[in-house]
Amino acid sequence: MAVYTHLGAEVLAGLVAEFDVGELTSVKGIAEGISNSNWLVETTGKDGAGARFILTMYEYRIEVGDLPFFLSLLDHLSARGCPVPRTIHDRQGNLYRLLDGKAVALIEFLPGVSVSAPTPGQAQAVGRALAQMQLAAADFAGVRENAMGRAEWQRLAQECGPDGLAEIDPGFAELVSRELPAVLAGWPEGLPRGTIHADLFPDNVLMLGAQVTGLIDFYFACTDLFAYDLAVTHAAWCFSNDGKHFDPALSSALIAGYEEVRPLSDAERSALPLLARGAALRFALTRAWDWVNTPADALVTRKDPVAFARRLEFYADPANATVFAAT
Ligand SMILES: Nc1ncnc2c1ncn2[C@@H]1O[C@H](COP(=O)(O)OP(=O)(O)OP(=O)(O)O)[C@@H](O)[C@H]1O
Ligand SMILES: N[C@@H](CCO)C(=O)O
Repeated sequence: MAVYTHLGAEVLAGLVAEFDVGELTSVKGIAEGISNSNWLVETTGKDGAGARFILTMYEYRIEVGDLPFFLSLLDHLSARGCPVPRTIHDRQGNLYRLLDGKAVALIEFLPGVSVSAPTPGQAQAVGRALAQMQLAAADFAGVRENAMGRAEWQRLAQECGPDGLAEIDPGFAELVSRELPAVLAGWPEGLPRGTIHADLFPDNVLMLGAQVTGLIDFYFACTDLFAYDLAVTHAAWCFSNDGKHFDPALSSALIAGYEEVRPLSDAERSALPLLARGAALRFALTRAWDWVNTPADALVTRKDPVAFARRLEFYADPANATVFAAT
């Protein structure tokens, strides 16, 4: 359940009045998501025809100083035709406001649903949308270091400690102690970089059939390798949830969709097996940290770290590097 803060009707109506979006007509808390509180807000709309928005209150993990990067990136991408929600600016032009000391933003509502069992056609559309987003951000002026990058993986692994990892799964500590130094040592230099989403999981994509109608949740977006973004998306889309089964048809479709828009260089393609190991490590470690540091009965549902340890094992097997080979 992701509504951590109760906002009374009067407070919400007062907040909505700060934006030129008509009057508040209804509000519903949104259960999905773990980092922020989200509400579906309906108003009369500027023209009286009704309008829908997502109201987000930033609760965890997001630095207010990063909000101008995230929220102006939404505006930039939306203005370039990407299916990305634009930020509704308040009457003074602000991208976000403070409410009881917490930052809140109003964002355009986009139609569509998140798929849980993607088809190859959907994976292909996601590959295309990812590459389109990366290219559309080429003239975005914002720069943000990847706060969930390699230095953070080391810190997370240290904080969980071998015992914490072994408690999650007996082989986990050994896997991390083998893979983390190998991935760090082999990390490629000089590949093309720019603004990336860095967290394009199925729950961050809205779809209607095989059409991508929304790319959302840009709160890990940063400046990093384009091919790493594809590797993250590959790890997120091409396996069963528990990481036990790899789906080659989803993999080929995702990469083909991406390359329809932005062909990979030879250097990027050769780096993908290692970047995918990095992507799997990133999510195995952030999930492990959450697992160790979140009480089992907390409001937030912990995500399974082992599902990404399994993906890491898959990518670490040299025989599987062929999934990234040119066809
Ligand atoms: N612009 C939007 N249009 C329509 N629905 C949206 C939009 N933004 C968010 N949602 C809905 O709100 C839910 C939660 O949003 P979001 O994923 O941004 O939350 P979160 O707490 O940051 O999530 P998490 O940290 O788990 O990835 C989404 O699953 C989606 O159903
Ligand atoms: N998409 C991530 C959560 C945000 O980092 C996961 O599934 O672990």
